[in-house]
Amino acid sequence: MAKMAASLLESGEDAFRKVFKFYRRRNPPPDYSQVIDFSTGVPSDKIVPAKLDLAAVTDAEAARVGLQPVRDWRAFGLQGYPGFIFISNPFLPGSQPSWVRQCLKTYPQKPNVCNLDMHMSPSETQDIWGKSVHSLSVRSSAKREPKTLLERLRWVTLGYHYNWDTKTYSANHYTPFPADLHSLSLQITAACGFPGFNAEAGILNYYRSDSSLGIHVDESELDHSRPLLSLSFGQSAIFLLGGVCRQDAPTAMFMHSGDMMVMSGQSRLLYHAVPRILPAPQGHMASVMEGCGLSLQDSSGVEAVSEEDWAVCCRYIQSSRVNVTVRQVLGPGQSFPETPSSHQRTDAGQTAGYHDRAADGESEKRKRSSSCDSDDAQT
Ligand SMILES: O=C(O)CCC(=O)C(=O)O
Ligand SMILES: [Fe+2]
Repeated sequence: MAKMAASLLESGEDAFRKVFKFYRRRNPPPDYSQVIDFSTGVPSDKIVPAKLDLAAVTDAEAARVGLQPVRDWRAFGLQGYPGFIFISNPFLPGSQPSWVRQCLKTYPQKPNVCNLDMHMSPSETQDIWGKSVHSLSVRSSAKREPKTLLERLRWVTLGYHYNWDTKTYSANHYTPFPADLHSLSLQITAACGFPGFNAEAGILNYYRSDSSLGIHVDESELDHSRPLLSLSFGQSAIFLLGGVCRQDAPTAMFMHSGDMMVMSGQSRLLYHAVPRILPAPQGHMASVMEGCGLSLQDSSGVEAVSEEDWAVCCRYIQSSRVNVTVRQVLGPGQSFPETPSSHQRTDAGQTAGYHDRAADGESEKRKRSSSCDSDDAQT
């Protein structure tokens, strides 16, 4: 067995999995010295500046969704990954809390779908926030108490609801995409050179400190010429960006609260994964926390968060991370192909999404297509 593993590695096979396991290791903890940190620029040899379209978004449009003027964004590319853009926290001071509140209080609400719906009735999952806040706020850390619904939340889907069983979206399982997140996505992607991005599907992943996200490619969307947008809040993560094959060793980077990624062009269909969640650096969390009680500028269109709500959000994100990916599913004029009705089931499914699919990062390939994936199990 060990011999087989050694020869697999020698032949360069599944280099991604090897790196995934390296960063997931608990004891001893991994060495993070090779992890790119865009917030500090170290190590910097692979980081290149990314060109943004400064005229695509006015300062007022940016402020309306809680973003700094585009000229102030710190946007980067990575050598060897054309189309990949990393934006280091472009939010206005005080605006992240509003997006965190949306992710914890608003987006889990019906008609959106979440992992808890897979084994609970609609009335039980009706008000996840309302049913959790009391226990969350009086909880003493010493006592072991049953987890609240909010703590058991693993994923929420928006718009065209991703079907974890068939790994498809379908016309008949759609609910309106949240207008505020649509507008935020439109401004970010426009600044990155993709005007007219139509946010049609969203997946929110809720990570605890020991969570991970397996190696996968996002290819269920029908139009791959449109970018995929990813936003992170709360604790930090190690994000691994690989190649079109599992044999390509990935690049590791930190994602901190407020950071964004755009995967487009040649980087749209690359393997990626999150092997580890780790505490946010001191200063980063302090800047999110500034939101407590900070009154936003008048020009900001994001709704202020009440102190009561923010206390709950703070408690949650002190040990958790929320990631939001936004996708355009259909190209202009495109529609879903006819599929057998058995493939359009939306009421059942595996409840974990693609979280913790396998402790060693086994691949979650949502739909086969790449020419070099013969060893990938379709899970
Ligand atoms: O949590 C992340 O940073 C990645 C999420 C992701 O890859 C996905 O939802 O497809
Ligand atoms: Fe993904």
